[in-house]
Formats: sequence, structure tokens, C-alpha cells
Amino acid sequence: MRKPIIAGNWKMHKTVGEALALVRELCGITAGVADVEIVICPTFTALYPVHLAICEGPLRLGAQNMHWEAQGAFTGEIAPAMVKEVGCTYVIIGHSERRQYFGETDDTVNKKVKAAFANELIPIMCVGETLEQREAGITEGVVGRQVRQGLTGLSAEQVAEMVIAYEPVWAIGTGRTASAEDANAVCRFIRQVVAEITGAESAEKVRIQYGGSVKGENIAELMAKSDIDGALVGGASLDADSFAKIVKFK
Ligand SMILES: O=C[C@H](O)COP(=O)(O)O
Repeated sequence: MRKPIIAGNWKMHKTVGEALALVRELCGITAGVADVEIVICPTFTALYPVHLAICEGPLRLGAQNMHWEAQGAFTGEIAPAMVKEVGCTYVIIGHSERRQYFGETDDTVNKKVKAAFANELIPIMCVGETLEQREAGITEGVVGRQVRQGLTGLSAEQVAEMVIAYEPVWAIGTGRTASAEDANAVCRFIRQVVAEITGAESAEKVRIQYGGSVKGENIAELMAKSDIDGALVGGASLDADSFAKIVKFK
């Protein structure tokens, strides 16, 4: 039985002060939630203050990105050990905005996923097709390639522990959610690809999130599907009440 995991990706929002105000509200609202893992992913500058402010409870901290190298002359980058040091359990890797605006490729995603495991961080590896690719009927080809290349060289145990986020690019921040059936079909396909790569047991255990305009109004329908184990939430994670509606989907 896979434990649901809801992650809030705050993207480039919230100053440290605003992040602290939000996490304090979330601590109260989520205190009693026991059967869902909740991850919040603030900006780099807010990670440590938010780590200190997270109270006992279900909230876990994640970073939105990191470099794969341990250290060096990489101006503007953050190393995996630095992310770990400030209290992160999770790290988002290969978000479509990183792929689209910052040149991330399946190869850099794979390096980062491996670096996450080497530093005892759990990767949330993002995959998903653009609208053009969906309309061209190549969703499975694109997503299958992203999953295969992203997981290259990982053990079955590592894959079983990680999270894969399926985010159709056309549904991100647009208010246009994939139908629960369509989202589940791609998540099921991802699980089949994982089974081909690292075997049935890891495919059964890996948690697959859907992301793209998730809200309190659509989360229950998505979570009722067989292969959707959680959500990666952008806009609706920036407000305590709207995020609370999502994490309390049951
Ligand atoms: O990481 C989160 C996703 O990009 C979804 O963002 P959204 O919920 O604002 O559509």
C-alpha cells in the first residue's frame, strides 16, 4: 500500500517572512494529518528558516532543484549536501520549468537523481509532455523516454523509494487540469515503464504524483484513481487554506 504524498512547490514565491507566516499556518492546519505525507518546497533562501519553524507533525521539507556536483566553481548553484544540511528530505528534480527555461535535459536530470540518492535525499523526478506533443499523439514516447533516461543506473530499491511526478506541461498554472482518467492512464504507463526497467516490485512501490492545476475541487477525483499516489501542487500551495483542502482530500 503506497502512502499518499502531497507536495507544495512554492516556485519563486514568498520572501523569508512570507514563507515563515505560511509554514506557521500550515503547522496548525496539518497537525492531525497522519495518513498523508506532506512536503513543502520553498525557495533556497527560505529553506533553513522554514526548517527551523516546522513543528512536530507530518510536514517535510523539499528543495526545488540542486546541482549534481558536490562542490566547485558553479556560480549560482547549490550542492546536494547543502540542501541536505538545511533540513531537506526531498528534492524536486527536472521540473518542466527547469527543462524549458534553464536547459535541463534527461541527462542532467539523471545526474541529479543519482546525486540525490548519494546524499540521502529523496528525488521527486518530474516528467510530462507539452501540448504540442500531446496533440501529436507522442505523449507515451516523450514520457517513456524521460522516465527511462531519468532512471538510468538506479537500483530497484532506489526507484521503489523515490517519487515520480507526472506533470503535463499544458496543465501547469493554466487552470486546465488533465482529466482524472487521462492523468491516471499516463501514471499507469509510467508504472509499466518502471516495471520494465527495475522490475515489478519497484513499480508497485514507486509513488507517482499528478501535477497541473490541482485544487481542493479536483484532488479527490484524482486521488481515487488506481495509479495516482499524490500531487505536486503549485499555485494552490501558496495559501494555507487551499493547500489544506488538498492535503485533507479524504
Ligand atoms: O510543481 C507544480 C506544478 O508545476 C503545478 O503547478 P500548478 O499547480 O500551479 O499548475
